[in-house]
Amino acid sequence: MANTPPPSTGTMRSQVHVLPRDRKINAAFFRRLGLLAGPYWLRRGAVLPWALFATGFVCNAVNAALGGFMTKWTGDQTNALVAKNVDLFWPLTITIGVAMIVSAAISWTSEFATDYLEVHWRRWLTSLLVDRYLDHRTYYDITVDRDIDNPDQRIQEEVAPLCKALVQFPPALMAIGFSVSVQVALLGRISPYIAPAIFTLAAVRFLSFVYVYRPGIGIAWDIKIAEADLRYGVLHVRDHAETIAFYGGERAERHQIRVRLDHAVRQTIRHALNDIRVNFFIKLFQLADFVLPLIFVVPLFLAGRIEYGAIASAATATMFIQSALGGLERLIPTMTSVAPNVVRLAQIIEKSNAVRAVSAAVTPGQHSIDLRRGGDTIRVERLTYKTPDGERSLVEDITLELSPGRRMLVAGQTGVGKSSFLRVLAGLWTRGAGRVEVPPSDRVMFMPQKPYMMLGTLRSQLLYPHEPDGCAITDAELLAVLARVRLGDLADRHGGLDVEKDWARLLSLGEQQRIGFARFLLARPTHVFLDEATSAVDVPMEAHLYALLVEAGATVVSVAHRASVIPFHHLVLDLRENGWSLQPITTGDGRSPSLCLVSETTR
Ligand SMILES: Nc1ncnc2c1ncn2[C@@H]1O[C@H](COP(=O)(O)OP(=O)(O)OP(=O)(O)O)[C@@H](O)[C@H]1O
Repeated sequence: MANTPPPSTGTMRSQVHVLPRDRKINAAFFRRLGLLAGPYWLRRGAVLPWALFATGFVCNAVNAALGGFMTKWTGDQTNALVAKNVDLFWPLTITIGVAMIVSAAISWTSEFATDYLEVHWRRWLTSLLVDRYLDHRTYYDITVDRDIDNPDQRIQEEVAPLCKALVQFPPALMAIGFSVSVQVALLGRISPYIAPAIFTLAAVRFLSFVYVYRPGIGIAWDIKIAEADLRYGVLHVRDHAETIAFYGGERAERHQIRVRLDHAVRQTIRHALNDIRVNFFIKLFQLADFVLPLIFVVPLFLAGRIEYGAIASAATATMFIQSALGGLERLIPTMTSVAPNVVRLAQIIEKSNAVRAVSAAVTPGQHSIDLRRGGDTIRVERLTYKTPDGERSLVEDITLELSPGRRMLVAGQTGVGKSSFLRVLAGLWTRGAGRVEVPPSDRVMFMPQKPYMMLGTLRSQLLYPHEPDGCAITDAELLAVLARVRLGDLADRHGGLDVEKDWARLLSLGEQQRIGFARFLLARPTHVFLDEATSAVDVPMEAHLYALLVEAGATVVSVAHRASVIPFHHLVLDLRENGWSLQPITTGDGRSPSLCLVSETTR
């Protein structure tokens, strides 16, 4: 069965949920745009962005003026040609050539300023989002609440296209505004009717374009969601590579990725079809652009009211206007394709604001636990804790005290809430009631079942979460600590302390757990909270690691399943669905009591 793919339905349920109101370009959309753009442009010291913006502005204004002159010169040049006036024709031709070179140089300057602004903004916005993502443990709340999909993708992939589109928008609008006004003014000198006609046509063309393009906004969202789903499917294989390999689940995985890919391709095809409709429409209007000057200008020439060169001027002016309007129309698909980015990125800031607001406005007692940091004694008073969604109360009304140097084992059936008790002590879970007092976080270390292996060297693993730079701990001390957790040969085996490796994949879980204890020996916290931190080592090694905790005199709260760890503790907190008990451990008869035999005491 392991190799049998699930039946193909051709459709899929997305992991990404988008509210219909988030898909709309409405007031909320512009508020979110302000959330992303405002801090960059309106902060103090935003000199560089404004200087770059001003460069683009000046370049566009100069180029528009040059465009106006070129239109006039083209008319004069044509008249000179018709009149066989060589003295005027060649100087005008050279002037137009020089103007074209100057105009190209100004365009490059403007493009460079825009590109630089784009990179600068991208760096700034990405840093802001990373800060907000890490602020107040927003990343943790996002994982727990699962209300924001693929935050990594949003931060890494979606900022750059957004900045690109937004920095292009004002210069393009300016260029359009300058160019169209200059050219329309010139056309007005040829015929008073042509300018209103062009404006009317431009307005009709723009509004019709927006109407025709409208489905593009929804399609842009569908593409974004389909791509996020595809990425999730591929990442899932990477994250569970070993398990999938054990199951031999390649066919099932290929199938789930294929379904996601097909869905993404279908959305891209919808986008392409919409583009065909839109392009057909653009071509239709380009025809009108071509015909319009002929209708207005040729009769005037035939009536002898304008010179032949005016026809060339009108054609050049129309070309400039058409190119400007084309630029505006190209902006609309660009802007709609990044509309989802605005919402998706702003959601990270909104989430961070919400987390901030909750932590600032917590009123302990009613719905949240009152967590205080300070002192050496762990105190828990009438603690009731719930899952983050608030749906389930796990354990109710716990009261206990753990003095410095005491070690408490947390036991109980699987799923009862043992790890969650540690989450509460860490302040990660806050739903519930009661009061908890723990030492300041710099004196506490958490040791999870699967230690976090950061990207970097063995040295940085050992010193985590502190930076290796400026750390006073010598190599000899690091090697001695490795020897104490029986990993004395690890540095030699992997080429020293400063070799970067993928430690999470390279080290067995038991080795990673021993790295966790090495971190403890180096950081020397006064309090340690362990969550099955020795589950992957054998019983003698476990005894050795616990002996290190005892020797260091640390205060310990430990979640464990094995009875062999009982002798290393003074107390057992036994959690049950309908209650809890706290019992001193007595091993006077030389035998360790079994966890499930820990008897209940009254509260
Ligand atoms: N993020 C979450 N949202 C909602 N419920 C959760 C979440 N995390 C855990 N739970 C639920 O909370 C309950 C307690 O989980 P916890 O991890 O504390 O159990 P445990 O006693 O440590 O179990 P085990 O011994 O199996 O590790 C479980 O029923 C679990 O499904």
